[in-house]
Amino acid sequence: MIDGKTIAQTVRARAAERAQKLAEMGIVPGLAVILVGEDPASQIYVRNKSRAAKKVGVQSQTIVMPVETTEAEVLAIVAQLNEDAAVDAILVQSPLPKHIDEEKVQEAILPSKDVDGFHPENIGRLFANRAGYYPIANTPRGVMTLLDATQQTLHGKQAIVIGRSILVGRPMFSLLERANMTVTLAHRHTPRAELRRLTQQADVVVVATGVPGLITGDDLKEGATVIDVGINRLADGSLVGDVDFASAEPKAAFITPVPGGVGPMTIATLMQTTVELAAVNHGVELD
Ligand SMILES: Nc1nc2c(c(=O)[nH]1)N[C@@H](CN(C=O)c1ccc(C(=O)N[C@@H](CCC(=O)O)C(=O)O)cc1)CN2
Repeated sequence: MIDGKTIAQTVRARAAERAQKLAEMGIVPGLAVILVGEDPASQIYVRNKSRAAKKVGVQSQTIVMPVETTEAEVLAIVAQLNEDAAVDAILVQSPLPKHIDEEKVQEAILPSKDVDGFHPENIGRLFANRAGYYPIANTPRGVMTLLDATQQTLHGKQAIVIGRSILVGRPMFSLLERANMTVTLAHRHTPRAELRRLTQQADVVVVATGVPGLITGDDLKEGATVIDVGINRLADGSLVGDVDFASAEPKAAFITPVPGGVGPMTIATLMQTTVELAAVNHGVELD
């Protein structure tokens, strides 16, 4: 079992150490989170981000806007935060209400403050495998930290990513390819039988579809590493992933649970990225 909670604690502790070093130089990393509407899950995630920031030594502010907020109003706040020297990192909680164009908002954030790594400039750098520092989406980056923790060789092995969102699938594809894996990107149009054929060959399977229990033990190769990015709340209130844990766990060499796997890494990695942006934006090199 890959224990996301414990690994997230280590990432947060490292971010706190680095934030402390910056504080000694008079630099306090600043994170601004914009939440539009009242989605209950988003409210919890935003609250947890603010709590994590406090623990790590990041100065965070949450801007809560009503569901009827216009796109222009969100863009105006982003423009204001782009100009604010105390803000190193800007995050707009996803999903936004349907009347707001999420891509337009993501593109309005300065690439140097784009803590989610969703700006096309940062996605392009990742996809092109450019050198130098740029923010990378926190969930897939957190998945790479989890894979590192298994201490296995990825180089030359086969991976499949199921789901092609900007939040997870696309950057995940690039990160695994950058680790010299042979990567397949599957999505909703991949026929079910073809998907099974591909997952049965894969050494690493990353599932981010939002379909509860999509992948079962029968879909997996013996000894595979299974990373479940799905977070699905069932009618009874329980939380399950996209992987049927009971049948997958006996087949897998490593597997992430839901909850307690990838989820906690998203917020810990957000803290890591915020501190890094503060350092880069102030011209400080972190060890
Ligand atoms: N702008 C962004 N929006 C969203 C992101 C993101 O990275 N940037 N990711 C998700 C939501 N998310 C953070 O924003 C997030 C999701 C889940 C967790 C988490 O810790 N999950 C726990 C379970 C929590 C629960 O009980 O619901 C777990 O898996 O153990 C943290 C952050 C979409 N939006």
